[in-house]
Amino acid sequence: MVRAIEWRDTPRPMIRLIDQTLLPLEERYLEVTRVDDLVAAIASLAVRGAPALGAAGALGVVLAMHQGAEEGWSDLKLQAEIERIRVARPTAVNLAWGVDRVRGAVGAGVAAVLGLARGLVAEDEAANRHLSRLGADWILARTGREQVRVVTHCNTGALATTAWGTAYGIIHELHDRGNLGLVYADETRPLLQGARLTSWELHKDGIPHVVEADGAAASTILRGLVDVAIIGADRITANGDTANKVGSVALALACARAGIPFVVAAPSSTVDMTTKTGDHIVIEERDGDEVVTLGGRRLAPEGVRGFNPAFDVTPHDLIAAIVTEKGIVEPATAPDPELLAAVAG
Ligand SMILES: CSC[C@H]1O[C@H](OP(=O)(O)O)[C@H](O)[C@@H]1O
Repeated sequence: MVRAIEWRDTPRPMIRLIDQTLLPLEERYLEVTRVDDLVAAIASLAVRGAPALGAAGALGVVLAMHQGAEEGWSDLKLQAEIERIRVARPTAVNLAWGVDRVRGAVGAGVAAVLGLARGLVAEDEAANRHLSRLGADWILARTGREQVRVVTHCNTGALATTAWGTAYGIIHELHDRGNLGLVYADETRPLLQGARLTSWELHKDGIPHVVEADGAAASTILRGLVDVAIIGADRITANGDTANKVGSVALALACARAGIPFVVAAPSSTVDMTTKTGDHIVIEERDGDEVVTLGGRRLAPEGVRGFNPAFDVTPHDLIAAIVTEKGIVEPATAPDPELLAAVAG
């Protein structure tokens, strides 16, 4: 299985990550030894996906400690460099969560911090596999289908996590059980995580799928071609409002109209109980050129700007189930301002 991000001690202390901006045409690994390069890799989405960003945050603290020791940084400088990693992207809570999980051990030395970071990575993989089993059970019971047809958005597989995946992990579990009919993978404009990354993973895993234009997703749902929508998450607030890749709320609205379940899958590290509702989630706005260019070629006339929110928020009342490794809550049927406390980290 591909690993989006991992720590290596040899030939020198580094974060090794696959450059996801080049997939699927090229499988190139970056060997990151400097904070500047890690921040650039996060900002460019060379490494991306909420749980993978959690690992990047934790391993980034180890990286900063190594660089600081080499360059003689003061404690103040080290903390400032760690903060640069922590704020490299605003919407996925996992990046800050990963940094915060380990930075308190900085005074105990780099080995202690690395041990915590490696523990976080192992936790995430175990969480993904467990939530995948829980999610598959829930979907089979709710749909009553032997061969479940799924629509999914963006990429939530091994590339977006430390291994296995979240929404993708449920799809993989359904496939392994012989209960997967077909996956409709949204291309996910503008950076095409679905067409480039999810299809690459599904193909490698031998999972039957088609890639559809984002604009087809609503009619695919309304025409009864799918039984469930399963997506990941970047931040889930205390009441169940969920930020995820832009285009997600369109699927939720179509599922509500079609009367099929809209399911969010995420490790408990994606639950942010300090944010009460989705109104308070910072939505990353990326460079408009990502929308008005394609493959380096300009689409819209010169001077026409792109509007490029990278995420949207699905209100909790459109979500049939939020699946984490700690259990499942059903926001649409059990609204509660502290609903997620039961399955939070
Ligand atoms: C396993 S959750 C992945 C989550 O992150 C993606 O965003 P990005 O590709 O910009 O990092 C997308 O929202 C996915 O659902």
